[in-house]
Amino acid sequence: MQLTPLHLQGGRELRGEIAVQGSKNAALPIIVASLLSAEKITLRGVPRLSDVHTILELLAHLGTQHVWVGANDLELHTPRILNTDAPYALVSKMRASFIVLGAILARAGQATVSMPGGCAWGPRPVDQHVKALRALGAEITEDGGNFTAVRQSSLSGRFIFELLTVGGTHNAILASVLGDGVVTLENASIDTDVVELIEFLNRMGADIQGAGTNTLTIRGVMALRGGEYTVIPDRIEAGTFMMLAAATRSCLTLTNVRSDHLRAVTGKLQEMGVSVMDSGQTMVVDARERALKPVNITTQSYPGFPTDLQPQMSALLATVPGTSVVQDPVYPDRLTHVAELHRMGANITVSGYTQVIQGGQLHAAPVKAADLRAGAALFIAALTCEGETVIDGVQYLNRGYECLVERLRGVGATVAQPDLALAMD
Ligand SMILES: CC(=O)N[C@H]1[C@@H](OP(=O)(O)OP(=O)(O)OC[C@H]2O[C@@H](n3ccc(=O)[nH]c3=O)[C@H](O)[C@@H]2O)O[C@H](CO)[C@@H](O)[C@@H]1O
Ligand SMILES: C=C(OP(=O)(O)O)C(=O)O
Repeated sequence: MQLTPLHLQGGRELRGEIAVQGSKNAALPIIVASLLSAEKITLRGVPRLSDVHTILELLAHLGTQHVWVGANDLELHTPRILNTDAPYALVSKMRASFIVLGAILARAGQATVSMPGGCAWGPRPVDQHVKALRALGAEITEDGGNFTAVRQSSLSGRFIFELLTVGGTHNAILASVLGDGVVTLENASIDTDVVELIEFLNRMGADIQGAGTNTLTIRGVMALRGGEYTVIPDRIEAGTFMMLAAATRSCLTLTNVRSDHLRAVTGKLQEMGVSVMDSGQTMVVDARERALKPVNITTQSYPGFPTDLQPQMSALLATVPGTSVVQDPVYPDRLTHVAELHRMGANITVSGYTQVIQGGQLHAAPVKAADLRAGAALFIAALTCEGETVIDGVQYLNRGYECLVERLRGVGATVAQPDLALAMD
């Protein structure tokens, strides 16, 4: 859905409190995992985002009934799988939907899922997803842009991921939970969103050992039960607002955070001279009247500095005098924010996945987000400078930030009201 642009007037201090939403990237795989149970599942703290709406649309096609029972509480029920295909029109909206492959395969014995497309910033392969499922016994064929997976019996065996992949680990776990096989995944992701998926599945009766380590052992069970689960706070959203506080030289209090999930981010902000005080679930980020120092960052898998905060960090560093170097080897092409920040006067030179940033004062300009976190970088940049910045591409922001306009206004930002209404039921 095309949404009207955001109009932001920056250059003033922000203050107050922001409650961080439930994690988008933890909620999505858990919603997909609900396909594995025939019983009712209640999820609490689910952010009302367009990505959530998209995955619910896909699950409705597969046979899931859902109902929002509170602002952020979602009931899911899949008494039986009605379709075993995930068509292109639904999968192409969001790459994360590719993990339905493992879930449908586990519950129905076969699945056909459209190949996910690339992203605005470049290719995002799924070779590890496919290799893992094949190594565990699934037959996978590729035809006409679709992957079809079939299993004759329960998945079993051992797979060593060639690289750390969050989605690949999700897919392999989802495919292995039901049945009577034993699966070992080596070099599995230790990302918070993998740990959460495992905690959720174990709560529903799965038997998965090793969460938070690189070796996972999954012993198949015959069925999963229903139940309730609360989604963890969104560390990427929290990190975005931490960078907003720093870039606008403001003090913001963030509630509903897991500060233990944000150590790499907190460490870098402190290295820059930002004060970060945390009491576990609340963080106070204070950059008032501080001369911030440039820093160098390199993205890594969790617990390293997240790629999902790289564009926002680049926007912040574009306001800090001196030379900073930002490298994103996780997604080397994740650079769509750079040309837009150039419009705002940022001095950023790109070579491969390296940005060399000479910080200074930015100025207002019309800009366009081409993906979610590039959009976040742009609203951070916009709120640092005098005058009106108009950000187009607001539909990307809607993928990851719930009620953004209201929440920015709540801390004193001047943001014109765009049409952010989502057709959510
Ligand atoms: C919905 C969701 O949770 N998305 C997150 C998830 O994406 P996603 O799960 O897609 O990212 P991965 O962890 O799989 O990707 C990590 C790296 O592995 C590569 N790779 C991945 C799979 C594969 O089969 N082959 C391969 O080469 C990717 O190109 C990338 O360079 O983790 C990313 C890395 O933290 C985040 O940026 C995304 O926000
Ligand atoms: C890149 C992201 O999501 P996705 O993997 O769904 O594109 C993100 O959340 O920053």
